[in-house]
Amino acid sequence: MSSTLVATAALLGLVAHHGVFIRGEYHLKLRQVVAGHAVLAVTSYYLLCHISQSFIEASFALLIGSSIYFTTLFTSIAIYRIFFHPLRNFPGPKLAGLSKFWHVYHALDSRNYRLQREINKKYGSVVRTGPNEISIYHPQGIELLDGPKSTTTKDAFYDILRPNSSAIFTRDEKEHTDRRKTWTQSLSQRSMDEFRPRIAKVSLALRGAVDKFVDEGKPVDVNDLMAWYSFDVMGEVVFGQDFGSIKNRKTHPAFIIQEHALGLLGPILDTQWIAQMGFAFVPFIGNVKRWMTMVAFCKEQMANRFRRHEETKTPDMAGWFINEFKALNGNTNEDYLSKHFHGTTISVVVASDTTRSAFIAIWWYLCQYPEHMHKIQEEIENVDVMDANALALLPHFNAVINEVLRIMPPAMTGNGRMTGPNGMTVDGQFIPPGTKVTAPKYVIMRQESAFEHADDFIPERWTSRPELVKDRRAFGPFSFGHRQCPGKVLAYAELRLTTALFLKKYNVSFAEGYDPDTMWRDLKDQVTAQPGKVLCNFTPRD
Ligand code: HEM
Repeated sequence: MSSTLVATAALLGLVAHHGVFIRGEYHLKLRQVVAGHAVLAVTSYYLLCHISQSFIEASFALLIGSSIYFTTLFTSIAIYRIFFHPLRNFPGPKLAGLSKFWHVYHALDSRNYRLQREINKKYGSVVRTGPNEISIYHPQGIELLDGPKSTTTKDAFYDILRPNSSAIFTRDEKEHTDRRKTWTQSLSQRSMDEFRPRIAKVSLALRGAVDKFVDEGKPVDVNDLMAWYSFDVMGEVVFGQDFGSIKNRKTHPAFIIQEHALGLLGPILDTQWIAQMGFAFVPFIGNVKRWMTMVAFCKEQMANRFRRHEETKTPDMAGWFINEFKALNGNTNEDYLSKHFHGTTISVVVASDTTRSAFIAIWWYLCQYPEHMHKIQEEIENVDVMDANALALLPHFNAVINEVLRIMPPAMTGNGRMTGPNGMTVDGQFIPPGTKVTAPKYVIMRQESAFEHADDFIPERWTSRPELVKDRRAFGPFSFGHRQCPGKVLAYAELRLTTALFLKKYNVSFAEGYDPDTMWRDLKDQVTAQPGKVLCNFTPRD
């Protein structure tokens, strides 16, 4: 019996690898995979009971058989990945090619941006960072993945909202193109004309909150301040609703939950199946639970907005999606509602965090290099800061914002893609079809081959010193092409208006005793950048 058992178990292990797991994706079928193995175990045990002398012998045989099955399965996978995989000849950490656990382990501290940079320095511009994953650190990388000529599709990460989805989280390119129209309209120039005065109202309220800190003689925790702002702007623009963070001078509980929920993704941003394991099997613990709570909060907001749709007069983004939904006569089933509307809300709520991270970095750089603050103050001296067009034309101001977005992009890594049927060539190297590819923005935007003194903050590279930009294609904080951030105009409007409004009235400096390294030391990469604490003093200008 023993040799038959060993041979059968080993054969099953090989069949599972070569017949099943090597083909396609399984991150959304984890329950089925576990159930399939459970059925296999029960059936085997039943058969073993028939041919064994006792239950103990059958149980022992099952244990041995399972061990052989899993050992064969994993050995077969390992041998394939090391010796036969189409990516086997790419440079990269050997263990990364063997298992994605290598990456997860090294990104446990949510510093994937730092890890990616080290990998780039050690292995070059096209590196194998996972069994079926190539990371591209070439200046052309972001454009290759998302630019007009790209034939890539989105990778497994975009299944994160399943069973919910949205126009932007769908991996179906046609659906993405069709459904992105509503997004573009909801953030169009006309919509922006509606939103701007309302954003200004939030910005003014924020400055009022800072006035109070100044009156009380207290330093300002910029991370909290910008959390209030970005969440309230998101409420205003998306749901036409005041979430009251600024009014209450208190971070909204949903924002805090969101921060923790995103913390879940720091180490596993590029390893979707681990997140899906959490959702499938332990939705009640820690950050997995918080993720579920965040999703529930977003759904609730959308449902509330849906109920008050008829009496809502002020336009907001949700209104566009509800109108789209209502125009779908006959196609308004639960599944559709969930797919396109709940997922949409979640995307926007998360998107609001990007602006927050950009703001925190802007304040940090203005404190660190006050000469740029003074230069901006000179530029805005005779400008109406409520005039968005005028602000958009100020050269040094916009150069500072762009330099911040380059050196600390709010979307630092992630945004993975799959190569199309013809693969892709980068830096003379062919990447085969069906390969996961990433182009980490943090690393690409710090390439010396694209930006001279890439690690230095030099806003003049965007104005009077263009020779410091050697390859403009590397600047893609909002990505490119049909996947470019549709919130770009809104984000710039917020960044310009609020920064200008504050610098008109205040000088900003680091609070006494604050260690400026804190922001960088504690910076985390969790879908969006999460900078460490920044404490500032706002001092009224003479
Ligand atoms: C400084 C602020 C921001 C930065 C740097 C930024 C950056 C990005 C990047 C890099 C992407 C591509 C992500 C991917 O491929 O998965 C993206 C997509 C997106 N962003 Fe932003 N974003 C910002 C603000 C916003 C805001 C304020 C909104 C909305 C209110 C927004 C809405 C979106 C949406 C809907 C997408 C998905 C586009 C698509 O897949 O078609 N973003 N953003």
